[in-house]
Amino acid sequence: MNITAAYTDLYQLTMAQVYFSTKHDGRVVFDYYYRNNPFDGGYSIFAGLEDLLDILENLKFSSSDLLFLEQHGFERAFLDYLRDFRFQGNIRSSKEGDVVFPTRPILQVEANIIEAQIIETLLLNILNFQTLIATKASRIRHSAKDGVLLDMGLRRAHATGGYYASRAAIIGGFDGTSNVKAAEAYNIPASGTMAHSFIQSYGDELEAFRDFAKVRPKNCVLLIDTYNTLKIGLPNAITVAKEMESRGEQLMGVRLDSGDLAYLSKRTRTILDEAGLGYVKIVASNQLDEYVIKSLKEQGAKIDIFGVGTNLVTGKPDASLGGVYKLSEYKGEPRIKLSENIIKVSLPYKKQVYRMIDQNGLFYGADAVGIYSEDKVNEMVHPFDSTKNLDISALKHEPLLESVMENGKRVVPFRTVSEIAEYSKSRMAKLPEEYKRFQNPHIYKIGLSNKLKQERDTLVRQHKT
Ligand SMILES: Nc1ncnc2c1ncn2[C@@H]1O[C@H](COP(=O)(O)OP(=O)(O)OP(=O)(O)O)[C@@H](O)[C@H]1O
Ligand SMILES: O=P(O)(O)OC[C@H]1O[C@H](OP(=O)(O)OP(=O)(O)O)[C@H](O)[C@@H]1O
Ligand SMILES: O=C(O)c1cccnc1
Repeated sequence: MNITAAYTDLYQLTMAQVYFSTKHDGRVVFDYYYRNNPFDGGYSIFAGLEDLLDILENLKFSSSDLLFLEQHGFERAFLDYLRDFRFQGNIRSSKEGDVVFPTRPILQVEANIIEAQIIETLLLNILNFQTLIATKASRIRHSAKDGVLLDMGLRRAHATGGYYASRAAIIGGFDGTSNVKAAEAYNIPASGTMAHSFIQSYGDELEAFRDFAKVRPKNCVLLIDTYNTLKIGLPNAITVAKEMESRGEQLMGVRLDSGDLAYLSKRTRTILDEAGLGYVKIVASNQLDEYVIKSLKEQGAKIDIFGVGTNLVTGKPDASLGGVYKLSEYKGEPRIKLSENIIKVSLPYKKQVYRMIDQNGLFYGADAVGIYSEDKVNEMVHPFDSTKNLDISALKHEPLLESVMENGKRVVPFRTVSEIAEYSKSRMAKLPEEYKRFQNPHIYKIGLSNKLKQERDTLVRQHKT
């Protein structure tokens, strides 16, 4: 997508002009994190980093952006600065596809304050949305077990969000998408069946199936619920499957899009098998989500492939991930944001996050946040409850934030969507089951080093007096 630097909120530019005019232009550190897991779940899947790095490397204001800003009262010298604007900062980040948890930095930006401020909205827009959708996809994957998952959501996505949703769905564990543009741009598998309109246009379902199978015999999936699934659609599909066999071809599948999907899939499987068509797959769609798929599995539904649209690409029912971007250092000095709500008090300093790994190589269930310059963190303390602490000296510490961009240029190789999806799968395999369940998942611990907690509390006291 063609994104320019004007893809931001006006207040970022207004603040940037003040920084520019008053030379209040020191180096800063901003943290990206979120406060609550979406869907009342126990984790999130971090997504969107590759898109963010690509966009930042090429970010510029266009001449029409500059003209628009001139008309909105921005002064000449600042507009001249914006004409040459490039993001030249550093980014340290978790790996895209990793399993992440609330309140700990997922990514840190270190840059001149003007640049860091201008990119805030863009960064949040990309990371919040893709992380939300990758997390939803991961939950759907958890329910579907080894079933094939196809994204069919573009028509229901929030405008151009569908483009990014299809990418994030693959990262979270989907196998393919109906979205042609996303499949082309991200080199992800494109797939699809047929719509009711195709059959309706013929009037005669059998004729419609025959034409489709003749012209598109490869990966042919016939939609069998337009008139009556078991009495009309399935017998017609079996007739066409037999005709395909006589031509040396194979029908790939039939799709169910209404009714009781457990009952219909079981009946369909039996009837197909009895007709000697055990290889024909059953695809199901119709407002699926992680809960419906879990229930279908529990009912013994015989579904090989699940097509999921609306609930996936809109991140239903959450609609948005509340990821934030908070200032933690200005010119090497720690900065904090206070709040009556303690969970909203920010963490000062440039930081590192360590994941605790147990003796089996699995996630122990705790991430510790320390000041970047600190030596090994031997004990992590609860951010707000001083009675709670954990000795982590014997556990393996995996540092999570790695340098991905320096002086505006990426310093890590490009990763394809399928590489990121593979990585995400390997990380999910290390997360114990109790964090994955939908109801009352186990709460993953986030702790601070003693030093970070002391520094934060000192700053809180300073600002309160
Ligand atoms: N056996 C089942 N167990 C649980 N949920 C199911 C089962 N079968 C279907 N569903 C889900 O129930 C909902 C059914 O919705 P609805 O009643 O609107 O569909 P329908 O009437 O069968 O189809 P349509 O309205 O598209 O013609 C969908 O979300 C579907 O995925
Ligand atoms: O249900 P979703 O998860 O969003 O999946 C995509 C849906 O989109 C298509 O039909 P559409 O909804 O356009 O029409 P229909 O409901 O009349 O089949 C398709 O047949 C699926 O049912
Ligand atoms: O290929 C399909 O079957 C499809 C694609 C988009 C939406 N509904 C169905």
